[in-house]
Amino acid sequence: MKAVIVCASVSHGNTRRVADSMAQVLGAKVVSPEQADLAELAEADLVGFGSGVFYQRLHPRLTDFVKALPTGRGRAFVFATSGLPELPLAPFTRPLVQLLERKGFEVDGNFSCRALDTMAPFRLVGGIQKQRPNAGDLAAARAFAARLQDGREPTL
Ligand SMILES: Cc1cc2nc3c(=O)[nH]c(=O)nc-3n(C[C@H](O)[C@H](O)[C@H](O)COP(=O)(O)O)c2cc1C
Repeated sequence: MKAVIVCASVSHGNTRRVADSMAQVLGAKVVSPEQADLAELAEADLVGFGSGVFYQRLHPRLTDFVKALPTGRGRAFVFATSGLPELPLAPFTRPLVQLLERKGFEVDGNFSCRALDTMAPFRLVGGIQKQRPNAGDLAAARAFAARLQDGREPTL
């Protein structure tokens, strides 16, 4: 299976660590939105899209990239890291999932975990979620990727 992961990780590299863990399992290449090759994405069996959460949204470098994608088809997943937990009924990943579906992707799962957050005022105390993503988060990311590889329905 050919997989590509498009990841915008601008703050602490938190989301990149999650992407790299998933990539180990999927044998995927991890690229930034600016590095992504549209032909390579079109040929891939599975494309992942992930970033940190900023002011309740995924990073605009990622969402603007997806908005500019041509309509097509393919299998995708979305992932995020954030300082604060998301509401179960309003996951941070949902708007991007919906956008990808409007673009013709079949979105097979979404993943999120907590990660170091130094947004003000948390910066004053060195941030929150200081040790995350931790080994358990990265193991969960690998397990999520393994389920995607198996074709089961992963949502974490
Ligand atoms: C300016 C700023 C705004 C942020 N906004 C949010 C937010 O609205 N909700 C949240 O849970 N985390 C928020 N965070 C924390 C980031 O989502 C978290 O640090 C994330 O792991 C960053 O990912 P990255 O290191 O891959 O860029 C914010 C962080 C910064 C610096």
